[in-house]
Amino acid sequence: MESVHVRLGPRSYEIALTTAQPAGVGPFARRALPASTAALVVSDANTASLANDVEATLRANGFRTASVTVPAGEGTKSLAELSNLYDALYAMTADRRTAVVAVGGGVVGDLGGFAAATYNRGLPLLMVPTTMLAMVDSSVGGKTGVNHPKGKNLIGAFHQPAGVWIDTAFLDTLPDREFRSGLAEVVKYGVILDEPFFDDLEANAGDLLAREPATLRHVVGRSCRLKADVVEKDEREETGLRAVLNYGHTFAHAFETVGGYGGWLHGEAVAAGMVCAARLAERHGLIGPVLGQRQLALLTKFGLPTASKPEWPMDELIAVMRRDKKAAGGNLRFILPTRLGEVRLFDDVPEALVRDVLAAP
Ligand SMILES: NC(=O)c1ccc[n+]([C@@H]2O[C@H](COP(=O)([O-])OP(=O)(O)OC[C@H]3O[C@@H](n4cnc5c(N)ncnc54)[C@H](O)[C@@H]3O)[C@@H](O)[C@H]2O)c1
Ligand SMILES: O=C(O)C(=O)C[C@@H](O)[C@H](O)[C@H](O)COP(=O)(O)O
Ligand SMILES: [Zn+2]
Repeated sequence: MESVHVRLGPRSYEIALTTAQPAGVGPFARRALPASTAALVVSDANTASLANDVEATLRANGFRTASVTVPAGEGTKSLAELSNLYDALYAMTADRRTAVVAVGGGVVGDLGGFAAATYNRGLPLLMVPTTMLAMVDSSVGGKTGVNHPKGKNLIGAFHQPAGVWIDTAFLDTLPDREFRSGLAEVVKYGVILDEPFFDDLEANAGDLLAREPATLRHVVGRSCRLKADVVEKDEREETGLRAVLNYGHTFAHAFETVGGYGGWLHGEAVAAGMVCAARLAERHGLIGPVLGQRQLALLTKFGLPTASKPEWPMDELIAVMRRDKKAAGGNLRFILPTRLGEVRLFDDVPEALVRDVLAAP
């Protein structure tokens, strides 16, 4: 079995990368959670049947289980749904060794992860991602949380999982739109950290869209390694390094908030956000036109949106951006590319340039 190791001292963990090994979750959980004898399995309406299989293999490996199925979609990352998970943990008499096992996409992972971070002041967490986005990004690194009605992910905590079990066969049932949404975060890794990986994505875009198994495993594995490398150096986004993973997200979170949660998928918003960020970098004199052109072409090939919607009020978008978690003293801050494979944090971008970029078709 392939794996990616995340080195974080006592919070280190393994990301197992498998294909069509549904019975492997239980033994993996047994190794990752040696002290746990109970688990709450969280899924959504579209992953409940995968979660049933996971539950069976957990039981076969010595876990007493309970389960909760939440509604599918971004609206579920809410305090109300979080409260339902606390109720389920209470009902099963959870103690500090009871694990939360999140079987689903980023919504289930962020919500279940935040319940694990906070119930009894912290329970062990196992991630079983079932979307492309969750496999390449949200299941790794320990960001958990829910949305505030006026801002994405404003309520949350850092809480690393004890392990991540990726089975790329789970993607067999994932609809195309959700799959493509995950590819936005993959393109992000190429732009921010790894030019050869970006070249690779351009060269193999067709195979990736066709979900060719070897291409899929390579892309998922490389994405996890790239994210883990950043998280290992700046686990809690304290030095500014981890903020590179937020490329495109100042715009993206504003699009998701102003457009209404669940309108655009997260990856769709990230795609348009990265196009805006590259344009901003160009107008700020950091890069020439080529990076933006290549990024735009790849995102277009992946069928992702590449511009803000004209009906979204500019003032509202800017107001949301000022409350972004990277903002300091209400000042806008952006992660911008300085060349393909390298980005930096900038806090000196004039608001007028941001407005120009948002207005561009
Ligand atoms: N914590 C982090 O580091 C991090 C990173 C990136 C994104 N996120 C968050 O992740 C969320 C987006 O995650 P997502 O794109 O996975 O969305 P999602 O969790 O809403 O899943 C997308 C859709 O696919 C369905 N689905 C999931 N697995 C399936 C499967 N195997 N077969 C069929 N349908 C399936 C879901 O029910 C849902 O309808 C956003 O809230 C975003 O903010 C968090
Ligand atoms: O893991 C990170 O760090 C990221 O920024 C990954 C992003 O893709 C992800 O969308 C994250 O949830 C955004 O973080 P936030 O702190 O801006 O809410
Ligand atoms: Zn993201």
